[in-house]
Amino acid sequence: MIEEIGCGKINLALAITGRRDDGYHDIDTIFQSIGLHDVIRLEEADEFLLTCSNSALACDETNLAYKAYKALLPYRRGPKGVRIHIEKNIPVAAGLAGGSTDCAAVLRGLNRLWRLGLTTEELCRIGASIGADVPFCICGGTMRGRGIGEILTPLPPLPPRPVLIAHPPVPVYTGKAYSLFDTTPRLQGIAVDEAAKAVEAADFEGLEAHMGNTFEELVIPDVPMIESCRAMLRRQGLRPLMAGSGPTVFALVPPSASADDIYRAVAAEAKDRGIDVYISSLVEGNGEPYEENDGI
Ligand SMILES: C[C@@](CO)(OP(=O)(O)O)[C@H](O)COP(=O)(O)OP(=O)(O)OC[C@H]1O[C@@H](n2ccc(N)nc2=O)[C@H](O)[C@@H]1O
Ligand SMILES: Nc1ncnc2c1ncn2[C@@H]1O[C@H](COP(=O)(O)OP(=O)(O)O)[C@@H](O)[C@H]1O
Repeated sequence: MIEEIGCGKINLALAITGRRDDGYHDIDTIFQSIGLHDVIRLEEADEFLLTCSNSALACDETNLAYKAYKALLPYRRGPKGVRIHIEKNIPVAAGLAGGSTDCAAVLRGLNRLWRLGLTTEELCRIGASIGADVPFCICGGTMRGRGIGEILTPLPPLPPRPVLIAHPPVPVYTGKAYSLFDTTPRLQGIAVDEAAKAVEAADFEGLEAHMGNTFEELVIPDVPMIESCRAMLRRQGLRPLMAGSGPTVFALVPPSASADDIYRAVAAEAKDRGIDVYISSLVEGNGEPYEENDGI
């Protein structure tokens, strides 16, 4: 049996830069792995079986872990049975790449289990055909993503700063969120270059000054719960930003503040509103998560 860790991600900056002829959108983003992670266990078996600790998640052909398995079948010469179990900690459809990271973990894991010898570049090419965020999730860490998110340039790892995460119980559909871009004129620019320079200098103040996400302008007006989450984080002196297409909101916690105290204050406020709150951390690559805890 082997185990893979699938870390979630946030986008420290995200600009949608245009619509492509294939209906997808070009983006310029800074992906960052976080310690909040799923655990994926893989072992040889007589036939294929996919299970998940979250019974609300379908374990059929729509599951991104299943799609990863299917995509690697042509590379496998021996028996094709395998048992895959997903221990789900990352909230689903949250903007934290929970599905993409499971997909990436299965690609990495089967490559190991079946000794396929595929390179990271080959895994990323296969992953990109399943989902735009999958190549980043294969690599992890801190990376600039262009194209549909699959053209990756590594950035130096940031120190493991705590990150507060608030996930409101409202659905946001990524495809629909992107399509709002096509019908919304005059969107604000996002300073991804400046944010990337701040990351290179490990300058958290500069980074926070330039963090931004085009999706905030597109999605938040129709989803008041996201604005409530942002207000909750602002009341703690934090600078909130939406993760990906939402609805999750995150904020970096400065060293001058106690991450535990802030977590407790936000969790108390969130308790009766169905909002899950997590304290996690920025992590390097797909290495050992620095810290994580359960939502309330
Ligand atoms: C918005 C982002 C930002 O990191 O993250 P999430 O909010 O999903 O976490 C990603 O671009 C999401 O990537 P991912 O979730 O892998 O997207 P996919 O499954 O490939 O695509 C879902 C749908 O989103 C749209 N899509 C996706 C990526 C992209 N660059 N342009 C698009 O227009 C397409 O309509 C597609 O059908
Ligand atoms: N293993 C999986 N984990 C989470 N979601 C999955 C998985 N497989 C398929 N999905 C589907 O993928 C969609 C996006 O989920 P997810 O990757 O968690 O969110 P996001 O793309 O917003 O970061 C959801 O509609 C979910 O049902």
